[in-house]
Amino acid sequence: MDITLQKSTIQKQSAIQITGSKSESNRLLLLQALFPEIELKNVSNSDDSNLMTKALASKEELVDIHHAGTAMRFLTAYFAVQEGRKTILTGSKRMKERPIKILVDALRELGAEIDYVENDGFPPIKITGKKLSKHKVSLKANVSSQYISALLLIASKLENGIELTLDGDITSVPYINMTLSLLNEIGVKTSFQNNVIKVYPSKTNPKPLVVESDWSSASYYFSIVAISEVGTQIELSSYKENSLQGDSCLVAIYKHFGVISTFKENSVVLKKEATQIKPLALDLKNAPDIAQTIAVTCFVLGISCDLTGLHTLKIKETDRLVALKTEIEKLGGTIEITDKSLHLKVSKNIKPMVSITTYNDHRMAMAFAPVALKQDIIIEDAGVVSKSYPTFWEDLKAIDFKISE
Ligand SMILES: O=C(O)C1=C[C@@H](OP(=O)(O)O)[C@@H](O)[C@H](O)C1
Ligand SMILES: C=C(OP(=O)(O)O)C(=O)O
Repeated sequence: MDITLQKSTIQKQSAIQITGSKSESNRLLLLQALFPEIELKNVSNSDDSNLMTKALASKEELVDIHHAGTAMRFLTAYFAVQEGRKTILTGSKRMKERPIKILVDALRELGAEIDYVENDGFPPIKITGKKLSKHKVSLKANVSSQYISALLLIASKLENGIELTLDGDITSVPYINMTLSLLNEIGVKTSFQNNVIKVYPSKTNPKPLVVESDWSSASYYFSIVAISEVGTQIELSSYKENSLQGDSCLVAIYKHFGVISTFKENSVVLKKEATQIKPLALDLKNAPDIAQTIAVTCFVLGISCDLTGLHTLKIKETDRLVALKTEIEKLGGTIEITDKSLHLKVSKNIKPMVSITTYNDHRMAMAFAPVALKQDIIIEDAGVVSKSYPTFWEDLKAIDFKISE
């Protein structure tokens, strides 16, 4: 379904409750399957987390996780240690193009039995669950941190834990730290020094855990406030100042656009203050999921930006670098991309009623929505947002975005 967002002015003061972090939820759901005593609150209602829950409970041989990348990677490791269980793990057409070889090689090295069903290096895969015989392995760390998190999550159940040596530049480090912190929360001991991560055999102490709301989802409100009039404020819950989610770096990044964040007991209030518009240069190696949001904020505000550290964007839900270039150019922007960076020039005008293609990528739909604060815009296949934030459009309507089908 395509939707039209008419040029809108939002409420001066509003509040939004955002669902739990998809990243924290998918880790904790897996840990809960390993340690059923764990109780969870504020679990994400995203498609990806629902798919994760369903897959973990499934007794079928065929498990389809559609577009859910973390679920694909985490479940590969999970099913590899389910002794005696045979699983064919598959996904959407795009999932079959998202590489998994680094993880499969590492698991095989540890003793797992995994075969490719169609193309070498890509889903679908056939997994025969086994007890893993080894605990030390090296793997490339510059392609996706999800491979590393997948191995760490199952390590808590391995007799000798795990010792991972990470080769090359480590990408998306905050996501690895999130995995380690959540393991620590349930009593699993870990260490991460230089390029070696260890998970030690530990006595666990599972307890009730509350998932913090999703910071990547919050990014769209940072963008909205940045583009709104001075004085506009939005309160987002449930958030805390010391987050496990790397995307909480939004607080520091959006100061550049005059968005001041104040933490309350269970929420964060974003307020737009007057600021001078300056070009932006950022390395997003640690926060790849907010690249689209930031690029669109800069485009709408007419600020030039150089975003680097974007090498992982090409293997996400779509090639996000190409998608951003195509859609920003449709709106009248000038943007250059390489395989790992994006360079946006200052733009003066935004073309009206442009139809934004979303390429099965929730973040394309949500990142472009704030354009409606300046110009009418169409978002194609708007339902894609359910991958991480199913109530996104209702929440925008609640703060006075004018949205019609
Ligand atoms: O572990 C996670 O929850 C995630 C890790 C990141 O992936 P990469 O490590 O592949 O960049 C991120 O982009 C993704 O949305 C979620
Ligand atoms: C890249 C993402 O998700 P995944 O890799 O889990 O599909 C995302 O949510 O932006």
